[in-house]
Amino acid sequence: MLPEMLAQPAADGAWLAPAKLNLMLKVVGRRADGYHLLQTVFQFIDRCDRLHFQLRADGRVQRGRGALGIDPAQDLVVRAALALKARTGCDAGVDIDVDKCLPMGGGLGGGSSNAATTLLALNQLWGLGLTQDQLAEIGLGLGADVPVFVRGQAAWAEGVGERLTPVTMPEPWYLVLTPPTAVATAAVFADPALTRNSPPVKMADFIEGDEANDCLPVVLDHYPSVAEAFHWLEQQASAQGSKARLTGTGGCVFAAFSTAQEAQQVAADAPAPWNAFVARGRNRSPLFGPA
Ligand SMILES: C[C@@](CO)(OP(=O)(O)O)[C@H](O)COP(=O)(O)OP(=O)(O)OC[C@H]1O[C@@H](n2ccc(N)nc2=O)[C@H](O)[C@@H]1O
Ligand SMILES: Nc1ncnc2c1ncn2[C@@H]1O[C@H](COP(=O)(O)OP(=O)(O)O)[C@@H](O)[C@H]1O
Repeated sequence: MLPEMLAQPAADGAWLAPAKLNLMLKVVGRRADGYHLLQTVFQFIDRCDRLHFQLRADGRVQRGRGALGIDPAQDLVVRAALALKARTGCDAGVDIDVDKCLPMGGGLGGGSSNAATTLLALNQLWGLGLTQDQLAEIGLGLGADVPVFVRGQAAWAEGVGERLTPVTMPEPWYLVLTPPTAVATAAVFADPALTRNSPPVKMADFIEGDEANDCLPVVLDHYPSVAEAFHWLEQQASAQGSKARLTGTGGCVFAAFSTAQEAQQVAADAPAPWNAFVARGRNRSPLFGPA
């Protein structure tokens, strides 16, 4: 068991909420409540939303700046803060501003990451003294991807993403392409064509090159703009010995490169409707300070 790491604000006082990539994703079964059992590998990238917390004396939780189109009451940062208050009976308050950089509904886990950063930051700022295990459990109630962001270590994940084994992997440069379409996670998991019985694999199979994402065929079928971006990247990446992959249920697609320059070259050629960015893979979440 690795020792617990401490989340910390950046030099300018902002608390980072990084994105994740699913480097592979198998759907290996379904729970009685309809949720799907997965096997996946999570790695962070150094592309982040930035959160600001200002304590209030009146016990209220309010969101100021935030993601366009997200009602403050529904924002995962507010829900995370309220979940902490409900769990601990704490009567402290906070104003939260979210400077959004990560695309939403792209499979980069920004909402889950915002929730995890809020749990970790307020645990310290409100002096609650909860353990990482307790925060991960509260986080799981907000979203399946929250626990990995709470723990801050790249991981092999099973269950719905809550059974986590930390892993150390190469940290390549990723080119991430965001097609102009949000993918509805629920619709992908509800699709009759989704393969739900992949034979379970081991981390060793992933290391040996099994990087498949079972959601890919369904997403390519229903989202033409994701298909176009994926096929374009497939061509560009294969010319450099890399492969295109889908993160989570998409619609972001990505490819790994050994240098920033290679990734940036492909990004520079990306057609206009797609937002392309280059970020470094990280086994330790940038929220926990420099590697
Ligand atoms: C697939 C993954 C892989 O990292 O990532 P994303 O592509 O969303 O980032 C996650 O497991 C996404 O988890 P989470 O973020 O909690 O999913 P939600 O958007 O809350 O899920 C929406 C709906 O999808 C279905 N769902 C989700 C996860 C899962 N393991 N099985 C499911 O069947 C459920 O119907 C759920 O109500
Ligand atoms: N602070 C937030 N940031 C992003 N999304 C949020 C936030 N609060 C609530 N959401 C909701 O969570 C959904 C999933 O967002 P996100 O985690 O960014 O994408 P994904 O699950 O595809 O990786 C969004 O479509 C949005 O409705």
